[in-house]
Amino acid sequence: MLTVRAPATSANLGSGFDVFGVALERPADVVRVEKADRTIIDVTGAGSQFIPEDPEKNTVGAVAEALDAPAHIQIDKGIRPASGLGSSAASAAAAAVALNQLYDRGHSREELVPIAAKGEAVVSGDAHDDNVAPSIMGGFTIATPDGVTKVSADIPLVACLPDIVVSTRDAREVVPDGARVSQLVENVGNAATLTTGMHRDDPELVGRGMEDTVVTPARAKLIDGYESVREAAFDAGATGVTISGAGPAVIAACYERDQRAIGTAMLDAFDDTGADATVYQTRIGQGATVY
Ligand SMILES: Nc1ncnc2c1ncn2[C@@H]1O[C@H](COP(=O)(O)OP(=O)(O)O)[C@@H](O)[C@H]1O
Ligand SMILES: N[C@@H](CCOP(=O)(O)O)C(=O)O
Repeated sequence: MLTVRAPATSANLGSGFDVFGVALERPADVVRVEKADRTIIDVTGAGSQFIPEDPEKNTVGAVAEALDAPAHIQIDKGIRPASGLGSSAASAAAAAVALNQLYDRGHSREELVPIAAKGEAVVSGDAHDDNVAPSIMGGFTIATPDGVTKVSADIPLVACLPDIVVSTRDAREVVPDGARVSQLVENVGNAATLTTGMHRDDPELVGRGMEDTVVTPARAKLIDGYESVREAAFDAGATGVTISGAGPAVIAACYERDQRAIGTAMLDAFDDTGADATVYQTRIGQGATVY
């Protein structure tokens, strides 16, 4: 039996749609694997009642298939599904790392990224790498078709997850087909600012670079109270606020001293819309860990 813990992630960070992602110190999924004649999946933990155990429908099934590594796979969910915190990706990332080692396949962490992304294709229709890359490799990652670039950044973050469900598949439907050149120019500037901030461990630059006028406004409509939560987080000291992944979680970059106040402000703002929420005071963390 081999055990792997893979962290939640926050993708996009505003200006880096389908490219940027960060590993979060917490929460995380824990996956245990042992060899078997065919793949059998058991799911327990947060939101497990909404997660299929059929290998054709669970993200880890596609990973086992891609690695030709049939196994009994036990998933203990620490990350609720349809959260915007890379729940489906964390299981896939953990399974990729675990099965690669169990079957001695010899893939590097970077090579495991497109393999784990096959799981994402099962649930969201697209094999986007921006969640599995940081969940496997840790830090801040830039995932492109040419590979993954990683920066071991240290930035405090607050993630606030309301008790509503937004599926990534649905949230991808509202992504606009195109953007104006002025928006492209703005996003290039923001993405470059954010990347520089990651290299310098600078929450101001990271926060400034999280602005986006292309995808985020279209998706904000799916999250009741998004604008007031964002404003409350800024008022409490956040340096940048955006939708985490496809939502409904909202992510704020900040200084450590402001984390608690930002968390409380975001909770209160969701509460005003009638939604309960969970706050994670977290920071950029490491990738999947083998026990
Ligand atoms: N191992 C898994 N963990 C979480 N969700 C899974 C898993 N396998 C399949 N799913 C399905 O994926 C969907 C959640 O994925 P997604 O919408 O991308 O949310 P998230 O942003 O939390 O990853 C749900 O429909 C869930 O049933
Ligand atoms: N780039 C993807 C990221 C989805 O992240 P998730 O945590 O919501 O699965 C997107 O924005 O669609």
